[in-house]
Parts: sequence; C-alpha cells; structure tokens
Amino acid sequence: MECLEKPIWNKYTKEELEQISIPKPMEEVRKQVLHNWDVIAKPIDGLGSFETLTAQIGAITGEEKIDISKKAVLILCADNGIVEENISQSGQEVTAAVARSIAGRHSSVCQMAEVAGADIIPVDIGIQNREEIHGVLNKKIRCGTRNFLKEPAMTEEETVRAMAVGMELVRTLKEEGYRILATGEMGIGNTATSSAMAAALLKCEVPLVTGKGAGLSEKGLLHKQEVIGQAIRKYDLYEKDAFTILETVGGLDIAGLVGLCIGGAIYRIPIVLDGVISLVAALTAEKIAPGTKEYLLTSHQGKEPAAKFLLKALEKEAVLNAHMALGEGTGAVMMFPLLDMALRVYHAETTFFDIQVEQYQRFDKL
Ligand SMILES: O=C(O)c1ccc[n+]([C@@H]2O[C@H](COP(=O)([O-])O)[C@@H](O)[C@H]2O)c1
Ligand SMILES: Cc1cc2nc[nH]c2cc1C
Repeated sequence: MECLEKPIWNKYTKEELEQISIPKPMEEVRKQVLHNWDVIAKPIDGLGSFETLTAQIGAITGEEKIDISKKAVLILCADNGIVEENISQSGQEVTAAVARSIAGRHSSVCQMAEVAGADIIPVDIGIQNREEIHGVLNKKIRCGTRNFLKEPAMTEEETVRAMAVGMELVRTLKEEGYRILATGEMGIGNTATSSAMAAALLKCEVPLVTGKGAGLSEKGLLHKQEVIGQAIRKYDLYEKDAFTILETVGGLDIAGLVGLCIGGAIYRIPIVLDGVISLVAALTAEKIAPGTKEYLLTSHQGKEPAAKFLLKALEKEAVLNAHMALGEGTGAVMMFPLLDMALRVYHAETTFFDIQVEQYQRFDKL
C-alpha cells in the first residue's frame, strides 16, 4: 500500500543548497579560549582534545564563556528499501519498534541522555509504516526509501526536502535556546546505505568500508558487500558527486543528518557527531557546503570499518575508541558529560596565580 505523503516545509532547491556559503568560525575566540586554558593551573595541554574542542565551540558560537547547558540529541528515524536484499539481520518493522521505544524513553540513548541532562528529540523522517508515533516528531518525507539495487533510493526533491528538515530543526532548536546538539539515527539497513556512500565518496573498495552493522554473520557480510558493489557499478558511483551519491544509495535519515550538519554551520550551533552514519553525513555535508566540518565535533570511532576512513577524510580524530555499534546517538551523547566536566575546570578558573606557582610556558606555537 502506498504511503500518503504529508506536505512539509520546503524552501530550498538543490542549486540553492549547493550555493550556501558557510561562514568561518571566529578564530579570535578560539585563540582566547586556548589562552584561558593555559592560565589554568595544570600541565600545558593537560586536558588534550577537550581544550581544542572547547576552543572550537568558542569559535563556533563566538563566545569565550562557553555555555552548553541546554542540549539535545536528535534521532532521525527512517527505513531503507535495500533491506529487501537481506543486508541486515532484521526487517524494517524494527525501525518503528525502536522509534516507539525511544518515544517511551526506554531505548539505550534515552537512558544515557537522562544521565547527561540532554533532551531527546526523535524524528520520523521516513519510517516505512504510516503510524503516527506519539512523542516522535512527524517530518516524514516518504515511507522508507526505494531498494537502491533496483532504482535510486530517493528523488532529488525528496533528498533536498530531507536535508531541509535537518536544517530547519537546527534553526528552531537554536530559537528554543539549545546550545549544542548531538546527531543520532535509527534505521534498519542504514549501515549498508552508509557503507555504499562511504565507498563512493572515498573511492575505495567496498569490503574496506563495509561491516556487520547491527549484527550479521560472515556469510551475511559477504552478501552485503556484494549488494553494495553491484549498486556502485550499476550507477557508476565512483564518478558521481556527493549529492548524487546521497540520493542514489543514501537514506532519508542520512539526508536529514546532512541538513543538521549544514544547519549547525549556518546557525552557529556545535554539532556532536555519532558513529558511522553521522560521519558519512558529515563528509557529504562538507562536500556539498565546504567549511561545514568546522562546526562539527567528533565523539567516537566505533566498530564499523568505514568510520576511521571517514574521520581521516574529515581531518578529525575520535575522542572515544570503544568499538561501539549502537547508533541512536549514543556515542555523541557520551561526549556531553565529558565536555561538561572539562568546562567545569575551564570556568572554575583556578589559575597558576591562585596557587602561587609561576605560570607554565608554552614552547610550541598555538
Ligand atoms: O553508529 C554505528 O556505528 C552503528 C553501527 C552498527 C549499527 N548501528 C545501528 O543499527 C542499525 C543499522 O544496522 P543494520 O545492520 O541494520 O545496517 C541502525 O539503527 C543503527 O543505528 C549503528
Ligand atoms: C534493538 C535495536 C536497537 C537499535 N538502536 C539502533 N539500532 C538498533 C537496532 C536494533 C536491532
């Protein structure tokens, strides 16, 4: 049965999206935050990546006093037609089941977000069935994508509309006072769409960037790699641009995440990236709107093999290396308490002067 599409806000065309110009972060503020860290009584660069990440947040927001008190994780839920090809352990009905669990605040990310003091915003951007799930924001573009082995997953218009949903969410959340957002997703089959996109974007062999997702057998993995390889050849994807790769083998969740990343850059909201699905969206966003990556913070590398190549292409390092493969935004949410702890030190401002010790000198250049 065809799903009735709901008309949604739609402002951009593909051409307009490709002409978005991303402002530069504020380098003076980054420098000032790094200087403030050096005055605090601790070894030089003692908090490592947390010093540079908080300086990045300063450069994004333009504020030396860093406030990430109001935070949220956005979980974009969507189905993938490619699941028909048995590239995942379960069927598409699991996407809606987990979305219901998120709405009821039971799922893994919900438990973690509660500890982190983050709000949970589940979004239906393309779950396959028509059910309105109470507590899930309805931004459905269509009921799941098409099977990309047979035809492109999305049309240009659907892709643009899904990206617009992500951008619009950042705009409204900024208006509501949110200071930092984490990316999350839920969608059976989205490690296959992510791996297909990663192979095409990075122009690398499919097995190098294709893993077992939520849990496949060795045989299942070989089949998944074969399916992705066939699609890459069918659409000649090594020769295609990022937008075409997204619409052909991506998903509505990934397109929405691309929009979240670009929205973060436009509205100057730091975006914390979760695992492989968010990382592929981040690289796509950077290719469509260069400069976007300056507004993105990494969290973890995870178990999917594509993650480390995507991080390298983004010229970023993960903070956590915990072999996670959960999704929902769990890795990104883990960053919130870590950043809160680092910022507690930053704002406490216990200086070398306070403890009557001569300030340590930095011998390398900032
Ligand atoms: O974030 C990751 O690195 C990650 C790795 C493996 C699985 N997942 C989650 O598991 C689902 C996709 O797995 P699969 O095997 O159906 O492609 C999807 O809902 C993701 O949130 C997520
Ligand atoms: C139960 C379950 C929860 C998930 N959360 C993200 N992806 C998932 C996949 C499954 C199968």
